[in-house]
Amino acid sequence: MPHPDYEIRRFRAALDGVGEDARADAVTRAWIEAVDRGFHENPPVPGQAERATRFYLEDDRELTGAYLTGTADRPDGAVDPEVPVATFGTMRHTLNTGAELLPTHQITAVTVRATHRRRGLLRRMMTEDLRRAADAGLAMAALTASEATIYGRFGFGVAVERESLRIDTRRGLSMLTGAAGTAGTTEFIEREAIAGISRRVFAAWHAVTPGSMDRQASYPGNIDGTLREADLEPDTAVRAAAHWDPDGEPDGYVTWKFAGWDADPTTVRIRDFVAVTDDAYRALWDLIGSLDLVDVVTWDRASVDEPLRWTVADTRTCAVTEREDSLWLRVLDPVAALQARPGGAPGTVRIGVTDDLDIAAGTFDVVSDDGRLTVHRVADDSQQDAEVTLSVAALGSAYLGGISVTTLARAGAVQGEPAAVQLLGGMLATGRVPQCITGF
Ligand SMILES: CC(=O)SCCNC(=O)CCNC(=O)[C@H](O)C(C)(C)COP(=O)(O)OP(=O)(O)OC[C@H]1O[C@@H](n2cnc3c(N)ncnc32)[C@H](O)[C@@H]1OP(=O)(O)O
Repeated sequence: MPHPDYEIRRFRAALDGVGEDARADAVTRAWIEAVDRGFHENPPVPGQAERATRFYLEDDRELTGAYLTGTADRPDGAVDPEVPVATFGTMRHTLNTGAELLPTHQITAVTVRATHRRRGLLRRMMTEDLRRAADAGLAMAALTASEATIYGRFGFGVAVERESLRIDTRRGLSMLTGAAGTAGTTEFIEREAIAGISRRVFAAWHAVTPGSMDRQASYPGNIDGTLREADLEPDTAVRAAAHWDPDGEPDGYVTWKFAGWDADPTTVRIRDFVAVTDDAYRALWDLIGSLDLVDVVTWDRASVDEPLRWTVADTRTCAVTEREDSLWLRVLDPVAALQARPGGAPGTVRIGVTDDLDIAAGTFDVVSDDGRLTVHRVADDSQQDAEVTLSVAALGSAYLGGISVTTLARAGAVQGEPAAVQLLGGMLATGRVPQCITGF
């Protein structure tokens, strides 16, 4: 059977009407329905599409849909052709590069209906979208992936990893450095106070944490349980505590949910843990370790360099149960992207960047001096005289300093004389492991 034709449409979410009575328009509603199908979610209950639409508008998301054309012979009862067979969403938030907050093109809500998969729809939407983002002057694209095998072919590399921790708190968490000595106040907070505190604390954390992506409008509601998938009722089981510095400014918070008395061992699952200061960090972990009647605490967005392990007297209480890719980066403009990040050791290296989509390819002179990089394009393709050659995906992996150039070279993802590879490695080293606690 020949493949049907598809029409790609791009649009903004929209509401019909104003105020409380406004309804998501039919096109937006159909797009949301397609995303829910793609991720095996229930169809939205009344009010949910409107809520999502308001968030999409706040984030200024662009929605892309692939629609069937020529659908006259649609079987009875088949899904309405106004529901797209593929979806793709984009928005723009900043990435902390370690030196700047870089406006970054985020890709999300990628779905292709099973009856239309492997016909090139993702490739078509992705290729067109990345070219448009580059043409719009964006230096970087980012995503978080459902599977690790999909996005490398489009030039994305894993730039930040995360760990899932299983922390044994049966005997509490005996803190080596002692939370008791930390300055400030720790107290439980009402669920209703979480959103306001989390906005302030996360903004401060984002400003100082390399690898962090700023959060979409719906985030506080996801953390505090207001945005439950099942219905419009808040999840009142979410609990939280915060830490305030000696001046009364909140500088950390943690939110969690008790897994229920049927769970064995009794478990608390952390939803969000954000601490801007080391005092807040240790005080909040001390509180988590003090929760009575709890055997195990889990958290799945820990850094791969999490200080907790070195905060507690018994490092074996913190078991890593999983290590996974967190943030994928796709360099669109190597000059602008590299100049927006810090420089490490001083040096000069000519690099050749290869790119199957021909967006970021070229040969570049990279100079690291006084903590910043200066980059000049010397050719539009990756030329022979480059001292180090790497794919745009490997450049994305090396970008935040989370995966070292020398490690990538050992893996075969970076080529060059060992001395040049070593030099570039030092120039891109940051001395701090990036962390991203934003899913999108
Ligand atoms: C950023 C996010 O939103 S992450 C969420 C991604 N979405 C999902 O996981 C939802 C379920 N999956 C899907 O909807 C689809 O299978 C998708 C979106 C992953 C793929 O869409 P398709 O239209 O089938 O992909 P398309 O036909 O364009 O394939 C493009 C290439 O990717 C490859 N590919 C597609 N899906 C996968 C996969 N799951 N694993 C490995 N390779 C894949 C194809 O083989 C093809 O390779 P090639 O062009 O190098 O030969």
